[in-house]
Amino acid sequence: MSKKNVTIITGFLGAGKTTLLNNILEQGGDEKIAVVINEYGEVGIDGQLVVETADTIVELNNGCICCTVRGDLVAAIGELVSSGRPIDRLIVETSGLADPAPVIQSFVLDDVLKSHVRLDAIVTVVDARHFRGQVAKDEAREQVAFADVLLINKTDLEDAASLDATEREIRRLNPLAAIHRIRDGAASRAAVLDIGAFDLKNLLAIEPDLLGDHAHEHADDIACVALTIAEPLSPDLFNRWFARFQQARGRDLLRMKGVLSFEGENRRYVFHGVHMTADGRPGRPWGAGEIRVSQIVFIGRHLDAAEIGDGVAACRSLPAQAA
Ligand SMILES: Nc1nc2c(ncn2[C@@H]2O[C@H](COP(=O)(O)OP(=O)(O)OP(=O)(O)O)[C@@H](O)[C@H]2O)c(=O)[nH]1
Repeated sequence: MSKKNVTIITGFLGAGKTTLLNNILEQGGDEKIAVVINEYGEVGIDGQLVVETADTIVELNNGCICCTVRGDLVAAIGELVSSGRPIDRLIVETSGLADPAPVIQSFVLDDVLKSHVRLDAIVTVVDARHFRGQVAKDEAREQVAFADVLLINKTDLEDAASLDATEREIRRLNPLAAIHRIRDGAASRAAVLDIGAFDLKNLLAIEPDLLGDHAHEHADDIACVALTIAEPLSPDLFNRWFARFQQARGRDLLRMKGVLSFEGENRRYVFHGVHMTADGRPGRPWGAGEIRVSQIVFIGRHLDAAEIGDGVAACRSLPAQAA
């Protein structure tokens, strides 16, 4: 049985991993691609945002694949490849806070994974706007250091001098990887798939301890607040609350994302934010009989779960307000 190629997409919170993944899936033609998505918060948002061309989507939430759900990653891939399902390749999207080393380690050390899949490349998405502010974080540096391919995304948000400075910074951390500048995750398949770039020898030169015992500690000042709200939200109330909240807390907010059920709206509303940048747009329609709930995740420092919970709860479109 031939081994399936696995591509790991990593990159810091909000860099554009899911946007890249969707681009690759849309260029996929008839290929059967299985996707494993890991998110930090216990509410999975990305699974709803991945285009429907993925053959199989496995979501690993409630922890990071580099530590708490690492066993789940091995089990999920083992199950995918032994299920008899026709799968041509696998793509793993890590959480934005993942340390790539333990994830790579699973592919190198686990017997089942080793016999069924071949790690093709680590593709790291870099946020052109925020990377130089993120580089103090161990995870952001390691994601760049371990990359075989580095994609500087969001090039529309920065000028040439700033992009050059970011490129110099990532080149310092990783002298070998191919670097491409992209916008909206639009990398060609040839730049990221089947490049046979994964080279354990190079990685061992960067991190000799790669195959050693790894217990990854996430910076403990970063926390996640995940909310699920059953009642529809008022778009006006939510937008006003969110603008105030972001204004007040933007510096501490690393990432927000949500799939919202707005009053009177037949489509999901998808919103994203990284620090002070945010955008939102209508997404897929709700299916007939589908339970409409809003799910929102906030990741940042010093987050007050009660403040956020109360703030969002006050945006519910309750019957008295809906009139
Ligand atoms: N301006 C601009 N925005 C972008 C670009 N690429 C992605 N975005 C936006 O950035 C936000 C985050 O993109 P995602 O693809 O969800 O990022 P991610 O890395 O998967 O996020 P996490 O999984 O939460 O870490 C979304 O609002 C995207 O629409 C780009 O090239 N330019």
